[in-house]
Amino acid sequence: MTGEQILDVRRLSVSYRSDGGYVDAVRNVSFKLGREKLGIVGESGSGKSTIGRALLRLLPTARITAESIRFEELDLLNISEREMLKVRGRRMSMILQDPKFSLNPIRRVGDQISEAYLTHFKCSKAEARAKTIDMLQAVQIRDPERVYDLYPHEVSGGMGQRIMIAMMLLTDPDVVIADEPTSALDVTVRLQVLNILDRLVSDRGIGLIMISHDLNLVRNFCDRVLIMYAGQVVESLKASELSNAQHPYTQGLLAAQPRIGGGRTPLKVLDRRPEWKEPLEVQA
Ligand SMILES: Nc1ncnc2c1ncn2[C@@H]1O[C@H](COP(=O)(O)OP(=O)(O)OP(=O)(O)O)[C@@H](O)[C@H]1O
Repeated sequence: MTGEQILDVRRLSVSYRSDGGYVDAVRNVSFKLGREKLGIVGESGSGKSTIGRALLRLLPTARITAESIRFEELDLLNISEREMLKVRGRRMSMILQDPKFSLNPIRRVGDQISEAYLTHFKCSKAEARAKTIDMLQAVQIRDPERVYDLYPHEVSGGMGQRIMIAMMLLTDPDVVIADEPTSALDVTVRLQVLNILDRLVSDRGIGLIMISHDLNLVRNFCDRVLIMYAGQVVESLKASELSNAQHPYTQGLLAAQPRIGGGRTPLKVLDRRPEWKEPLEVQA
């Protein structure tokens, strides 16, 4: 972990209710987060998003257990829903893959951001509007006054994602959980959004959790990486040390990455093994 510690998750497990009882989606996951970029990588269904939602207690029907989930002075496991409301969307925020699902289609985007600000802070509508314009500028939206008055269907995917980031920034959070924030974007727009997120960490000292199935993206963007397999963190290491990964699943993922100029050798296919469910003890 780099920098001051903001979050310390110990032995988090999450089970979803199913017909015959509960199904484990996350098992005994532990990690710490400083003012840094932490990637969580794994295949679909490995439990990545469940971790993000569990931290924000957005899973009312799931069973969440942990030794502790320390977020600065709080233990998120034990605080009341009322206290959680002050954390969720204010001190800890989430950005999702597709901003269109998070925005109301029949309201102007600027009004939605201002309203989010007014929910958290007592101020006049004019002040909320001014703050919204500032934030749109902070995420490099040119002509924020014009964008303020657009409806969600009038903005592109990349601009929509920046609007979501602007909405989140209004409350100056300490932790941001970004769940596949760029997977719906084309390559150039993806880089712009990643740059904005990168600056949030370096300029504002945010702790960023980047959930992704894209090992290459996380490897190039994050400081540290948790590799998830079947609900567990099987390996945790610095992004720069991924090529020295010890766990066979991580090694398999690395070997299965396509390479430009890699010739005509067929891509390796991951051949799953039961022993992969054994996590390594080594933690970055
Ligand atoms: N609300 C739910 N009710 C029941 N099971 C769920 C629910 N949400 C997720 N699951 C199950 O929990 C497991 C973990 O899902 P999760 O969405 O956390 O995985 P993920 O790694 O984020 O996958 P993806 O990359 O596809 O989003 C999966 O088996 C999924 O089917």
